[in-house]
Amino acid sequence: MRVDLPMLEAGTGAVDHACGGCALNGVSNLKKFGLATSGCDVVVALAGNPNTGKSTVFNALTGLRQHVGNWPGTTVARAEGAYGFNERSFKVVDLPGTYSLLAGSRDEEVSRDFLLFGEPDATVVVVDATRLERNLNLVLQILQVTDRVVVALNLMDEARRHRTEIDLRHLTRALGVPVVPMVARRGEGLPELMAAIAETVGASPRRRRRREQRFEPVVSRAIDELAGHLVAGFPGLANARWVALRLLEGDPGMERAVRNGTLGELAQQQARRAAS
Ligand SMILES: Nc1nc2c(ncn2[C@@H]2O[C@H](COP(=O)(O)OP(=O)(O)OP(=O)(O)O)[C@@H](O)[C@H]2O)c(=O)[nH]1
Ligand SMILES: [Mg+2]
Repeated sequence: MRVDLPMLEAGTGAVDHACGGCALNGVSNLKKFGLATSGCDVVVALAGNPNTGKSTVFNALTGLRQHVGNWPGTTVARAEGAYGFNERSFKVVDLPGTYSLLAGSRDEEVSRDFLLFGEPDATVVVVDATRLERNLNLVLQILQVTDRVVVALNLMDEARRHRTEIDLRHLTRALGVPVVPMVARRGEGLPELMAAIAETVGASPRRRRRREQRFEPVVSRAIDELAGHLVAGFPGLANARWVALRLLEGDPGMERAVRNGTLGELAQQQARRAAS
């Protein structure tokens, strides 16, 4: 498969220079994830349900500029790559497919940890346009932990073939983030995806909207109380309310992360990053 990336060919995408760290994303925060961030301005995570075309989008974005390895301490494969757009360099991480952030498998845990605590500058959620309803579950969960999201509505050729009509304007408005229709296998929608990512990274926080789940006051108070303990125990922890809710639900993966020190380690790195 060949996908044209005019901005690379035009030489505007300086992805190989050593900047000594990302301007937007603290390098220290990503060390835990074994991510080499030298020479990049922006870190983009590619998430999505299994088999939605994440790797196809990744290949289309990065072409041959990619590297395949494992997530530290695991046998879970990880692909990272880079591309240039508007004179900035973007590092892309292809995450394992996941149905939810309530990690069940090791693959899901890796994706969850990166999205929650790696704090990428932007997260692209690749969704299958023919299974929109099912795929939106993950989109809504991710919108609870970050507001810098772009939805890549992939497999639009299949949706058209099935005569599935999607009201893009309505979907975009309902989610409050850009939705880019794509046929990643043919490179359709790729320039629009790159532009949406760049715009999302550059948008002021006021233009972005994080979706907080609403709860009964008694539940909300319990979440706040536990979140307070978490922040006291793990200063610097991002998404403490989200973590608290998972613990209240008895999420075994999150309990493991607290017990085995993973959460503490991640919080320490986040605190160091905030102080630098
Ligand atoms: N028709 C069609 N097929 C696509 C499109 N994008 C990807 N595919 C196909 O969908 C299949 C899955 O694509 P992948 O890119 O491997 O999906 P993935 O999300 O990385 O899958 P996992 O990593 O296993 O979760 C492959 O056979 C792709 O060729 C598209 O836009 N249209
Ligand atoms: Mg893949």
